[in-house]
Amino acid sequence: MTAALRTKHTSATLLEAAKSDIALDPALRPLWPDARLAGPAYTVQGVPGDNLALHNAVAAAPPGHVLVADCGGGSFGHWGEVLAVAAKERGLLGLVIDGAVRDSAEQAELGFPVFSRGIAIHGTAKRYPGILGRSVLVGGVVVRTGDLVVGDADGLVAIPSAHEAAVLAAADGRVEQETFIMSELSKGRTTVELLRLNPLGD
Ligand SMILES: O=C([O-])CC(=O)C(=O)O
Ligand SMILES: [Mg+2]
Repeated sequence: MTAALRTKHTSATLLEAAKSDIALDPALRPLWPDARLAGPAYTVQGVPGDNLALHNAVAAAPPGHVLVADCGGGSFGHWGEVLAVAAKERGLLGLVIDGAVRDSAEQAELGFPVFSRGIAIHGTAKRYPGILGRSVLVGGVVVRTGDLVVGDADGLVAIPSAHEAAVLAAADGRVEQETFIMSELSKGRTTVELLRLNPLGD
């Protein structure tokens, strides 16, 4: 991981803190182990089998953003090493794509965080310019430019920008509570007791 993270909180902590379903489809997975990203989204709408929209998005996105792309389908390698190098050079933090990518070993070597629906080697046309900066549906969640996107080994969340401060504060509280619980476990207490669970169930 080379770029700074907007928050150190994990996707799972943020999902619990949000108390709403901000999780993207778990089928969107990190391209390489330990890939992590956290930053504001810059959205792009593409079409399956064409990646001109992604080339345009890399050229247009402000530095410090995560590209969030709907390309539909998983049969084409919409994104690869060349685009990852271009994105890194332009100060982008990562890519989340509803679609497939290729050049996985090279992108892992580069350390550019990518989350995709899969890996596919077929190349794409470059005809459809795409729609930049408008809301997209990615992994079943509507993402808008400026929303906070966080991805790690567990998955991805997208936090609407209007809720970001509240969710991050709730996540701080949750981590504090879990740290307390885990310290109490070393004293012999149980999760049943600490979480006030009913051992008999409902
Ligand atoms: O051909 C493309 O545009 C996708 C690709 O493999 C790369 O960016 O390296
Ligand atoms: Mg390539």
